Amino acid sequence: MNLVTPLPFRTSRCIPNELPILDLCNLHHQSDEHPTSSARDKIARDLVKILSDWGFVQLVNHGVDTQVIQEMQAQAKKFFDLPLEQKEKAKVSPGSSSSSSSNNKNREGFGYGVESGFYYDGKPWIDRFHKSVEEYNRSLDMLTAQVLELCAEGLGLESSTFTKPYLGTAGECTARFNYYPPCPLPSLTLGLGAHTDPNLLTILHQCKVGGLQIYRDGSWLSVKPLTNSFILNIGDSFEAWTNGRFKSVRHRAVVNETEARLSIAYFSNPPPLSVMTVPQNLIDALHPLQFRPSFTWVDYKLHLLEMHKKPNGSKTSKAWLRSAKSV
Ligand SMILES: O=C(O)CCC(=O)C(=O)O
Ligand SMILES: [Fe+2]
Repeated sequence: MNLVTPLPFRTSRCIPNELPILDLCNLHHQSDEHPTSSARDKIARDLVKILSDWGFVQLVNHGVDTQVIQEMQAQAKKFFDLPLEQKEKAKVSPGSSSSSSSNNKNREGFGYGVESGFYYDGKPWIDRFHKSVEEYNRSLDMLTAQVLELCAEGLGLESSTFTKPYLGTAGECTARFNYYPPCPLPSLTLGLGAHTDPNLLTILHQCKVGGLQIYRDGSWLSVKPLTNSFILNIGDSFEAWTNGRFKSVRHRAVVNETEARLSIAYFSNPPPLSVMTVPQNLIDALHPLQFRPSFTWVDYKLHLLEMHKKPNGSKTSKAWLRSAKSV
């Protein structure tokens, strides 16, 4: 007799590598064989096509040093292998966020944290560690800037449209380690419940153990890990900023019985007070304005923090981004 309730989370399709792959090689190796501008144009067009359709893309030959990635993974592994009492010392209490990025003690996402019931009402099977790691973040800041420029070019906009609010400074970007230990009953829980990311862009590195799933056409698609790749996805803020040209798509992480899994999520945003204004060229008869004409990350974040305080409220909200009010 089966004493365990039916498997709610394991009924998903697993189609290895169906998620489109974009090769950025020609961005870094410009030669006579690859005329710079046409190779770049093609990458920009392909990127926009994939992100408009999927909201997700796998990037290969992204230019980030493998050693930098391996170092991040090693540091994370070292941390998660520590006894619980030691990890607890790095803990931040939920809701201790502040809009001030100068005071890291009070800043959301710094330190060690286990959040229960955040994206999922059950007890999630996950151990989390938020930390800004300089070198990794620097490399990913550069990749983000490249992607944002390509997005603008592929949409027919001036190249600096989405990088301008950064004004030469790094935006509000953090890296988060997600550690999913082996789980004795993986079919009864989730590592991370279904959600969309509220930020601009997320660049995810998953180890060789799979677990990321994307909601598409009514099913959960498993994304098989691809060596030396990053998975990039659109967050709610970028969907709003592009007037819905790019989609912020629901995703989640499942766990398994035998192998621990580590993913590193890098979340990027412009500085908190920079204004994101929907480009006029992205508003026309076919694409009437669906979102706030302009907003700041700090305002959206404050709204999200209010929502997080409510016991059963939704944790991310496109509704706020869709409301007519501007800054
Ligand atoms: O671990 C994963 O594959 C997903 C992580 C994620 O979606 C997040 O941290 O927002
Ligand atoms: Fe996410």
